[in-house]
Amino acid sequence: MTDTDIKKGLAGVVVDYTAVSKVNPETNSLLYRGYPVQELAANCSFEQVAYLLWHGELPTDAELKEFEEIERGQRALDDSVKAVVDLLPMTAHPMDVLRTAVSAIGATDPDADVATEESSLNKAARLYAQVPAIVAYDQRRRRGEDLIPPRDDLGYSANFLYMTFGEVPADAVVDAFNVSMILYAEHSFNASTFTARVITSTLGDLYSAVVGGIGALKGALHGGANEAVMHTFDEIGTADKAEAWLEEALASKRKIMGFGHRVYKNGDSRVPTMKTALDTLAEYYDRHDMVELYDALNDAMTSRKNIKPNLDYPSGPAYHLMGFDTLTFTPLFVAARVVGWTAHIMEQAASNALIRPLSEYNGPDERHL
Ligand SMILES: CC(=O)SCCNC(=O)CCNC(=O)[C@H](O)C(C)(C)COP(=O)(O)OP(=O)(O)OC[C@H]1O[C@@H](n2cnc3c(N)ncnc32)[C@H](O)[C@@H]1OP(=O)(O)O
Ligand SMILES: O=C([O-])CC(=O)C(=O)O
Repeated sequence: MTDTDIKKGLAGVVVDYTAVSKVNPETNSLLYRGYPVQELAANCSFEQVAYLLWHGELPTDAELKEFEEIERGQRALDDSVKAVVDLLPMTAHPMDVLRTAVSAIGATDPDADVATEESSLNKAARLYAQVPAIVAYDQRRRRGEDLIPPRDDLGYSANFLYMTFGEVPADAVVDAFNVSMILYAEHSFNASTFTARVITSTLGDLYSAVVGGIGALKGALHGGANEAVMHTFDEIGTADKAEAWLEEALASKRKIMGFGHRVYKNGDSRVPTMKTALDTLAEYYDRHDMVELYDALNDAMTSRKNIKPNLDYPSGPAYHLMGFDTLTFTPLFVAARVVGWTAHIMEQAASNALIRPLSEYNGPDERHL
């Protein structure tokens, strides 16, 4: 075996089929169950997209109504989960809090190890409904604020923002949030989804697979990049300093967070849609400086390295403008991606093979004591 036979990071390796989504770097497109994500973002609620990813088809009006009722009926933070969150120190990263809270949900579910399709869908729906409550409450407690119970007269996105900030923001903000949830919901065999599939392949339970997914998403090379983008913006300060900042960062061999992608080499299919949402937010909040900084760093990165932004680049500043704390950005990604993870967990379980690749040994030759 030669070095070229070994695909570091499984780069370019196709490991299985999936019918959940198609990422096509050649056409720069992303399809969820066949539908272009841009069309879904322009026309659908996150609830419709969640239904689509789990069931393979968009819901009829009656199916959507029933589906919304399931989410609305479970969106209040469970007392036992709140008690677990309250035990955790404020120094814990919100991703660690969320990971622990999801683990607690699994530990309190008597059916945690039941893997029928119906039971998996119920668990997926429970997580989809509960994660916003955990994320909203964790940000509030860090600010010294009390929990806000959900409102069942609001859709998913409006209620998420209401539970976080105590008021329903303007439609422009709710719409931008909805778009971000749809764009973040699913992306084929990315690292966190693959982690969830590996755990499922051992017949591990759905909650364990989601907890594993959260752990993988936290890293700065994956979901943690949306948080890191905001740290970069804070470090740079204003648009006029972007070019010089980039020169210095590249000279010190730093990775520029929010740029580059394992699959898309000519730009991330989701960025234009999220950038439009960011522009709308900047207009609404009168924060054109944010877009100026975004453009300045993007232009500098294009001319210096020709590396394009990924979805985390516009999402970070968009969540900042909406009022989220920087540490809450990656948990927002979880709220969306839990739908994609669970769709893949169910797909993996339905056609399972233990995931167990090989390695080429390069340690010492056999030796004896
Ligand atoms: C929603 C998401 O999860 S999208 C990903 C979010 N992650 C980030 O934004 C983190 C920053 N980006 C990166 O680290 C990378 O682009 C990754 C991890 C996303 C993809 O990496 P890979 O496919 O493994 O590409 P790799 O890291 O080998 O990059 C190829 C070359 O481009 C360079 N490069 C890639 N991305 C960046 C970047 N963001 N900043 C600086 N250089 C970069 C690499 O240094 C490498 O250069 P070299 O050939 O001179 O060594
Ligand atoms: O596909 C990837 O490798 C990372 C990504 O963009 C995502 O998970 O949304």
